[in-house]
Amino acid sequence: MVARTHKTQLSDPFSLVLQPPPNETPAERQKRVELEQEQKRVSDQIDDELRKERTDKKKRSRREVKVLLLGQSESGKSTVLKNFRLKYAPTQWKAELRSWRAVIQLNLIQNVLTILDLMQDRLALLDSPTSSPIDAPAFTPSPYGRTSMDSTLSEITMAPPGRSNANITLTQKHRVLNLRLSPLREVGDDLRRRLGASDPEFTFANGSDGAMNGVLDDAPTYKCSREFGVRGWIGALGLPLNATKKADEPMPIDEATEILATLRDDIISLWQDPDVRELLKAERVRIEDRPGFFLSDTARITSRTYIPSDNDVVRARLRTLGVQEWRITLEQSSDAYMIAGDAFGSEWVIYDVGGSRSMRHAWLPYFDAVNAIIFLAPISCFDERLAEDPSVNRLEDTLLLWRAIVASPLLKNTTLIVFLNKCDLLKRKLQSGIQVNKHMISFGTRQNEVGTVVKYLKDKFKDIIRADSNGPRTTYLYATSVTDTKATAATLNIVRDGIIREHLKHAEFV
Ligand SMILES: Nc1nc2c(ncn2[C@@H]2O[C@H](COP(=O)(O)OP(=O)(O)OP(=O)(O)O)[C@@H](O)[C@H]2O)c(=O)[nH]1
Ligand SMILES: [Mg+2]
Repeated sequence: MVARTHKTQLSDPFSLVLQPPPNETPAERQKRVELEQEQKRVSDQIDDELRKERTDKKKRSRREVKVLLLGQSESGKSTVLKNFRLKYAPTQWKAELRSWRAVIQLNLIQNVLTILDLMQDRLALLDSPTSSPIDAPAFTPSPYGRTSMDSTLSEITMAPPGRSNANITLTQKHRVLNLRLSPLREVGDDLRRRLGASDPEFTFANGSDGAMNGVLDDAPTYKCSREFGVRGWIGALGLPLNATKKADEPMPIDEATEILATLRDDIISLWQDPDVRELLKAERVRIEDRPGFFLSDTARITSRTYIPSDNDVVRARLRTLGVQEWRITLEQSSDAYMIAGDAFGSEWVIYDVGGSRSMRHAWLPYFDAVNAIIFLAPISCFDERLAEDPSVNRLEDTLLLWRAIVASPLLKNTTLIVFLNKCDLLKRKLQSGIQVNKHMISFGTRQNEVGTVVKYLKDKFKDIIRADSNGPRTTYLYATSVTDTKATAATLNIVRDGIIREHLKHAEFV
């Protein structure tokens, strides 16, 4: 038996390597043994550290509350994340405010370029000797939109586009403004490059490159200024380097800041021009309802000493690409729940995802790793089309997404929270006379007012839960306008407590 073992050991090439050298002297032996002991000590120490790290990670993971933000593009996911950071990690938030200057400047420039593009088209039309009424683009319903419909969703209709031919008076003044503001195109490109926003993946299947959502159902044109997105805010905003500066320390006056300061009066004059307003109205472009609208703040933002405020950053638009993981330690320890000596609820991991269709495949791996999903449903978009596929109504897309989430077996134990978002925009739209039942026939003769619309849509979301959920579940629905930071802070408190309570229930702590 012994002989066999010995033979096996000798025939094992690995054992052979480990054999002491032949003719080893006692001194050599002692040195070798000491060396081996030292190596074993180091190896044991590494094993201990790895074990401790694994235990710490497991412990930390048990303490962490993980939340996934879902919803179509421009639904307000990143804005919820910003609100969360503003409320629960204010020191870090304040330190980062200044880093948003370039994003907000670019938002403002894009507002201007949207107008310039429309103005140039009109001017070209006036210059053309054969100018005639403009044909509306052909309207082809998408197979995705139509075949996916069921009785709940089938009554969202899309009006075919048609351009208004209102008589707009564009004069020499507009040509001059167009010329004077043209350097902003280059400044915009520079800022995009600086933010690392030129991502080749950022092209939709229909060939558009980062077009904005928010094209109205009956808008005559799909033309919008290009949107921009970045893989991670951290890199784009130059963090953490920028965050080491004092919040009120003056910022360097770079080229974009200087050019914007020089063009301040021209931008204001463009936005206040009555003919420009008429043109926007005729083209049915509600620029003031679009993400990243800053034209009303031009005087402040074009100042050479401009530093973004909380509200500016919350309203800034920076499209998310892929999945971004945010680890947030709540600053107030009173926000944590003490459980078995652990401060539960003070560490949050929030996954902020890109919402456009081409990015949704990246959501799935996070489904079984989170405690809760906050689903953003932008309910003001009942009369808008999807940028990725202009034949699909945005509200219809949102309801289809919600149904897929509710029906997913991977999510059957996940707490679902719905934010019926952009209620402020909904209110403005309804007040401007837009009729919901023109776009959603099933709304019928109900009152065209925000409370009624919110209730109607809440019921639609609940109907889908009843019809498609894998068993009964608690779902929380809130009407929100997440650019209102005060109201959102209150909602987030309720949501935070709800998520923790549900989590504890699942963990059988209560
Ligand atoms: N008026 C208004 N604007 C909102 C509201 N919620 C979000 N926004 C704005 O809408 C724009 C889009 O919001 P985001 O949070 O960037 O949207 P998102 O869902 O992260 O979009 P993706 O990153 O493309 O998936 C931003 O400019 C926000 O300021 C709201 O309730 N009211
Ligand atoms: Mg986002």
